[in-house]
Amino acid sequence: MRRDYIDTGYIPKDTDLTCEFHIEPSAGVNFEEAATHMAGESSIDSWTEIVTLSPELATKLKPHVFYVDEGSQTVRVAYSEELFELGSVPQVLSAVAGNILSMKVVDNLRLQDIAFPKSMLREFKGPKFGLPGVRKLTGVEDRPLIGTIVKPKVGLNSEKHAEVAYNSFAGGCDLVKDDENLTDQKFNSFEKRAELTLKLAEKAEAETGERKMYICNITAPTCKEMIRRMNVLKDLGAHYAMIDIVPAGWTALQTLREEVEDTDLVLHAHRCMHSAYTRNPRHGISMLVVAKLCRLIGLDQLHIGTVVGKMHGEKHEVLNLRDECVLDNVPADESQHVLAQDWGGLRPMFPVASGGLAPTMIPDLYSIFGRDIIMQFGGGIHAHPMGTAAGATACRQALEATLEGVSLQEYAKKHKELEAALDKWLKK
Ligand SMILES: O=C(O)[C@H](O)COP(=O)(O)O
Ligand SMILES: [Mg+2]
Repeated sequence: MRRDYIDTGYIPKDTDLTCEFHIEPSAGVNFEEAATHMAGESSIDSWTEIVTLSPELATKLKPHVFYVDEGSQTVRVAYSEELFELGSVPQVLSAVAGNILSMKVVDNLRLQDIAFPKSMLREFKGPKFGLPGVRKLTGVEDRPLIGTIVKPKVGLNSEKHAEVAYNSFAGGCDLVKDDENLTDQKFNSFEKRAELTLKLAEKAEAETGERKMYICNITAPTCKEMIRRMNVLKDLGAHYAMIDIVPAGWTALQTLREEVEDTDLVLHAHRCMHSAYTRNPRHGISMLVVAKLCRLIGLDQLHIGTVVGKMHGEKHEVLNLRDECVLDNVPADESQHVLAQDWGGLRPMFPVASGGLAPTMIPDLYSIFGRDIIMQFGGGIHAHPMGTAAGATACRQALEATLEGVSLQEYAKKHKELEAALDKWLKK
């Protein structure tokens, strides 16, 4: 072995950035050799001994593989903060989730977690609003928020889109958002949709006496255009913008977060496409890392999974994501590949459960997530037999029943929208 990066006696410094990796060496490569190559490639080294790397420089900047467990195929590496541009998520990922994922010395390699040092946290503002800010803005302090996604995903014109949003608000939704693949299509332009839908959100506020938030998707080909769309929303009096975080990319997210200082828009993070690198449990980057980067950058609400809906994600994984969104101090959990993280006062994000949910699942969702969750229903509202408004009402009724500790069946006796929802979705 060329360089001595395996250093199990090393105690990570407070200033180090620490990562946990799952490593499966390829045939003929031993575990420590694979870990050494991985640690070197993610920091200072190359495939062969380089004369430009002096022993002094190597000693100063070398990575420390301070935990090695071949049985569980786990290593932890401490990297000196000097290796990083601490305010740049793209640079950090180019190092600890960059070339190493393509190396032949490993068959599989997965970045399980990153623990950010204080010096890195100091470079970021975190969410401007986050969970407390959204509670204040919506005026809903004591229950989960109910949201919907206008369906069909794409295809409605702007007038019809605004009407579906209005019916959702009128029926009881607090939030209505665009779907991830609706941006600025010919049949439903960004400008027209934003203007008409925000107008009807205002009408629904006046009629219901509740705050109603429209979350318009600003995902666009360039940062310049996304900023322009944020400003359009601001001028129209919107409170929110939505961004498809993985397709748009980390630089875009950092750029948009800077714009929030001027536009004051709550950023809703849709995680579509994350599974391209998070789903394989043996390779890629964990969703935990994605969630942590979102909080660091300062997105306000993030899709984390549902446990009971249509997207993959075991309960323990989803709850780890929830904890990383909301806790000030996340304790280490070795069995879950979670490193300790003190968030240094960065605001919590509001976690969002979305994908394949029906009103009948609200008691389960509440028992899994508690109060601090945004529950979003697409098909679960727009497929209600009595229509969109009734679908939203059924969700609010199911939530009322749950909060009152009454069974949905009992509550449905006096609430016809819930009764119709139970008939449609409750497995008999
Ligand atoms: O963007 C989302 O989260 C999905 O569109 C949810 O839609 P669904 O409730 O119909 O699955
Ligand atoms: Mg969607």
